[in-house]
Amino acid sequence: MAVPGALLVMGVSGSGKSTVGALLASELGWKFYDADDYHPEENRMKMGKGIPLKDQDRIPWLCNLHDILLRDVASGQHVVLACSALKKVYRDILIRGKDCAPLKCDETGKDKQPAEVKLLVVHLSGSFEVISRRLLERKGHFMPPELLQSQFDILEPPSAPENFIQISVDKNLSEIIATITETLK
Ligand SMILES: Nc1ncnc2c1ncn2[C@@H]1O[C@H](COP(=O)(O)OP(=O)(O)O)[C@@H](O)[C@H]1O
Ligand SMILES: O=C(O)[C@H](O)[C@@H](O)[C@H](O)[C@H](O)COP(=O)(O)O
Repeated sequence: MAVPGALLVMGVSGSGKSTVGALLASELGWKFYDADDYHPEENRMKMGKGIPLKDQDRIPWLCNLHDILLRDVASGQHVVLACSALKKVYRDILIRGKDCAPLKCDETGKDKQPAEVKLLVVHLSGSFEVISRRLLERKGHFMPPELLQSQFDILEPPSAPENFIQISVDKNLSEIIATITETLK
């Protein structure tokens, strides 16, 4: 496939985004961003108290991540982003920014292309049981395992025409990395 500017590793909390994303970036020699590091303090506090985020909490965070992706990709830097991106509209924001509306025409009547990040979405998908077990074993993270159900409740797995692959979290890390790097060939 044509190599995308950016890879999004997405999924519910505990699906392995940070672990897979960091390994993948290191294997490919691409820059790595963990979206968790870009949450404003209010969002982290909310999640820490066991309150799920809402669209209005996530949208500015996703717009900021879109700007970062666009800036890097425009400068020729390939990027891996680990980000929950649970809903289709969240992934649209990562690709196109907040103006996800269809193409608009400018005053001269020409189509105006929105600045778009060419993204391959890698969805780490697994059962509630496997992922909640991993979350219960994970130490030193602000996200409480009790929020996992709320993440499954809103998850919209990627589907056509999104540019995506889905990989089971039951695979081991080397198998997951190999599947992704094979897809890029
Ligand atoms: N494929 C895998 N097999 C076994 N354990 C995994 C796998 N992927 C991640 N883990 C473990 O599961 C836990 C959650 O992974 P993490 O990368 O923190 O998920 P996320 O970033 O999606 O919240 C970590 O302790 C990690 O080591
Ligand atoms: O959109 C959200 O609700 C959050 O981004 C959430 O999905 C994310 O999972 C947390 O930041 C916790 O981080 P981990 O995913 O690393 O557990």
